Amino acid sequence: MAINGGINNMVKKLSNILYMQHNYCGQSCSVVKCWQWNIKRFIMFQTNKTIQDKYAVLILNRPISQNPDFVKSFWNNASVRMAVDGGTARWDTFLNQLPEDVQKTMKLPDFVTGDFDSLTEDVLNKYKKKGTKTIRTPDQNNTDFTKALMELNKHCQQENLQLDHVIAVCQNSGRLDHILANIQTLHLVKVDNLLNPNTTVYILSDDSISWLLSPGDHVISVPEETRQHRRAWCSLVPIGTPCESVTTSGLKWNLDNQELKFGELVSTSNTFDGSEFVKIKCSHVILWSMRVPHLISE
Ligand SMILES: Cc1ncc(C[n+]2csc(CCOP(=O)(O)OP(=O)(O)O)c2C)c(N)n1
Ligand SMILES: O=c1ccn([C@@H]2O[C@H](COP(=O)(O)O)[C@@H](O)[C@H]2O)c(=O)[nH]1
Repeated sequence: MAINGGINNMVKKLSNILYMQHNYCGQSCSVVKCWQWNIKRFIMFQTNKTIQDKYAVLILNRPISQNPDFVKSFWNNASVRMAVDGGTARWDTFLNQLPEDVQKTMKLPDFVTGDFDSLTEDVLNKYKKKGTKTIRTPDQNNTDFTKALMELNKHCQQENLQLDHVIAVCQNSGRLDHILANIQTLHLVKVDNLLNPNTTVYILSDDSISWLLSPGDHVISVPEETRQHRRAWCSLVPIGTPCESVTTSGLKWNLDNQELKFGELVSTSNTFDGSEFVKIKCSHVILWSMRVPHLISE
């Protein structure tokens, strides 16, 4: 126990050092291959808090289920706002159910992209007239989500804008092929360098957030709100390739140099042990997901 405590304190100190060096999450460290993750750097539990990290929000084509107060500040504080094809109508529906005075405070989407097979001319023209830039992406070998990230990358390069995070608001509901294609997009971002390598793409679905962990060491801050939540959960899923070795701390069901592989072991419905950080060492890419309490009405 004493040895574990000592190691934990050492890792905590090291984490803090790396954190101070980079001062934002998701940055890979050139000295030690260690990533720091802190979703509180872009997800506000209190809407009056200011966020310093630069992020883009993409609205994909699923109903927007998060708390309107959260969505309002999350959207308005973003550096880039995009609606992806049918996501534009989802955004429009979300806006229309807000009180009129609140609607007026909401910033316009900067871009609407997509092949426009899921969007009516009416909604498209409505945003065009208001000043949103519309970009048609007809290629049928990539999803509208992937193509939206390509357009976002062009924009960032033109504007010399370095984003820390890109958050795709969608729902892991409905068509399974869409859900899997969205995870394929997360892989493509890494494999095909769709964005600057220091920008991480997250999928926000209801009150869960998911992103890919690259091979290496990861220190994930567990927000106080998550730790205190009676039904907090997290998961480590080897989507794409088995992960030959995973070692963790900070979880209820920790892994010790174990393989994660479909048909063998996949860590779903895991949860936290109350520690401030979850530490993960993985040999191959894994999809990490966790609950973010208070984003939807419970
Ligand atoms: C091997 C292969 N399978 C399937 C497709 C078809 N395909 C892949 S991505 C894509 C575009 C999907 O667009 P998106 O807006 O993301 O989804 P939608 O709701 O329009 O189906 C299509 C048609 C393909 N091009 N190649
Ligand atoms: O059920 C769905 C449908 C769509 N998505 C995501 O939204 C974009 C745009 O979808 P369109 O159907 O073209 O409007 C799509 O690329 C998917 O990423 C989804 O997640 N689930």
